[in-house]
Amino acid sequence: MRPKTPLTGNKRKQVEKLTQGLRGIFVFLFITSGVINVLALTGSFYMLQIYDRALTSGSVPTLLGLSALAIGLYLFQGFFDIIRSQILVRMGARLDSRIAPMAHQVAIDMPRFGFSTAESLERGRDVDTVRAFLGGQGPVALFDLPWVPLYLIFVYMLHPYLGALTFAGAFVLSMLTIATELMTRRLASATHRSGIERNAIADSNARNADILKAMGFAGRAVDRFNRANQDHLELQTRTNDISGTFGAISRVLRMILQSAVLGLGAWLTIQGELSAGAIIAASVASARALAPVDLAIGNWKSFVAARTAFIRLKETVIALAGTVPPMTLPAPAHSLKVEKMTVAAPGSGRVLLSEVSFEIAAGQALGIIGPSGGGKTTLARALTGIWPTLRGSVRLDDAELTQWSDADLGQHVGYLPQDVALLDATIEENISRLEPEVDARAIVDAAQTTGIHEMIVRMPDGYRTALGPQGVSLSAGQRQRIGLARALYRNPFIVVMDEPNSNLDGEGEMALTQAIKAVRARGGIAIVIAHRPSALAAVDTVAVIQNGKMVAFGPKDEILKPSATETFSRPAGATQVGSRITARMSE
Ligand SMILES: Nc1ncnc2c1ncn2[C@@H]1O[C@H](COP(=O)(O)OP(=O)(O)OP(=O)(O)O)[C@@H](O)[C@H]1O
Repeated sequence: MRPKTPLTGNKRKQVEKLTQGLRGIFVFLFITSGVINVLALTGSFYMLQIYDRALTSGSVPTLLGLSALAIGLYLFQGFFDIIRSQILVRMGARLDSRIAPMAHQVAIDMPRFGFSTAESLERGRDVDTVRAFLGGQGPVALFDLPWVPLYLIFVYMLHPYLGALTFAGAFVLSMLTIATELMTRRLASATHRSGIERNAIADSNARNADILKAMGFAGRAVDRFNRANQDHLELQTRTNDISGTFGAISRVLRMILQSAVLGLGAWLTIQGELSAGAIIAASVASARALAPVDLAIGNWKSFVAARTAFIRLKETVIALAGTVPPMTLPAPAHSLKVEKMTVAAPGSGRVLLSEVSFEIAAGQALGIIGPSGGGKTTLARALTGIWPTLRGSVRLDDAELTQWSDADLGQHVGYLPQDVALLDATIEENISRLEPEVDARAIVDAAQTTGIHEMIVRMPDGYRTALGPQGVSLSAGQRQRIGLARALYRNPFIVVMDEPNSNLDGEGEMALTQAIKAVRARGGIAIVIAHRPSALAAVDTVAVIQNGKMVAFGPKDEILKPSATETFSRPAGATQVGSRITARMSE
């Protein structure tokens, strides 16, 4: 997913949107951290002055003056510390509010490009990881790190030996940080992958709860989940072991170093090279110099997680961002043309449909038939723009689908998928496709066309009845008819229905036929994928899709008439399908 070409145009803008305005905040935080670090030298200076001035002179006013000054400076430091932590928390929230909708949009798109649901949902978690890191102690360490040299110089000025010792300590601790990074990097990404695999199993088990219960293999499904969970835990334990061990080593080293600074200071004092105040001052300053390094090691895991999450978000946005935003075109009203269209499976790239060409005019309805796995749903996905074409084109009134933005094209397309899924929302929101300004007339029209208006108004809250886990559960046939109403909402130009009658009773099938006739009568195009002939009552044209190819296309009567197989237009190499189709359709 890493982009191989330089970023241009819209993609660059999309990525820039992620970090827009953050540079200014970073500079401000860097400067604030500088002020905090300079003020943090107060302790060392205070010690130096107390031991070397107040104690030696025995002056109480000097002691009181120095103490008052130190308290004032400490308060200042606290004030800047509060500002810095508040900025970091707000920066996390701001980044979240900017990237969360973008990440969610990308997550919606990901399954179309061959990613699993668990992987798509992971993008939402990535946003949480980045925000949690920015709200924690990790960034404080990162902003303090560049100021470590300030303390090193201070200690060096007290005595070069002490400076060298503190520098050596900071160096060893930094090496430990780098070693932690190198040793956990690969493990961290393996842990992340195993987490996704485990969540994918959990997701699939939850979706198949009925089957697991009815056929009694819930236990085996739990075992499968547990195996994936064990693998994940093992990797997590290894990562935690490494960062925990290095964290402990660094803490011990820091304690040793602090004692070593005191010891060396004492030795230098005995040699007459250092004052007693300088020992304490050096000890306080060296501790402060090493604190950010220690904190950085402690927070390394969350830093790596946040960085990886942010890179992943950035790469997904780059990979899935559209190119130039298209201009708004007039609503299509005349034709649907498919020209030498080849469609490949997203992800694997396997060609599922090749060289399909046909044309349908406004007012026509096309029935698509053919054996299972032949490529009918693939054709529906390409006609609605869900899957991109590999070669060739799909045109509405001569403009390729790619010339419409998703939102614009969506207004002209109605789609009823094979597995109808409704949103966890009200019936009204489902039919109106979450439109903020609800058009009650259009919703009722769509419901009446599919013959479900009466059924809906008899529900507890009518059109405002909530569907989903906490709401009303519908039967498969009811779901299919609400899905059909959603596809017909606001009379889109092209309505694609994938096996729309698979769960319908006789009355539902009659409503479907009426709906197809209504689409034709208003100058729209209806496309119906069907296994049962009853769904084709209102179509005038039929295409046969078999083994990823369109093997027949023509008027319904001719295609479905066994004796007329030679008369319909067929691409070169087409087989005689008429008799076999008629036999299958009438089964
Ligand atoms: N997301 C996908 N990724 C890869 N291959 C896919 C995907 N979806 C479908 N296929 C493959 O594409 C081929 C055509 O599938 P498609 O769903 O278009 O058939 P269909 O004619 O609609 O079948 P059915 O009548 O059973 O619904 C099948 O071989 C299937 O395995």
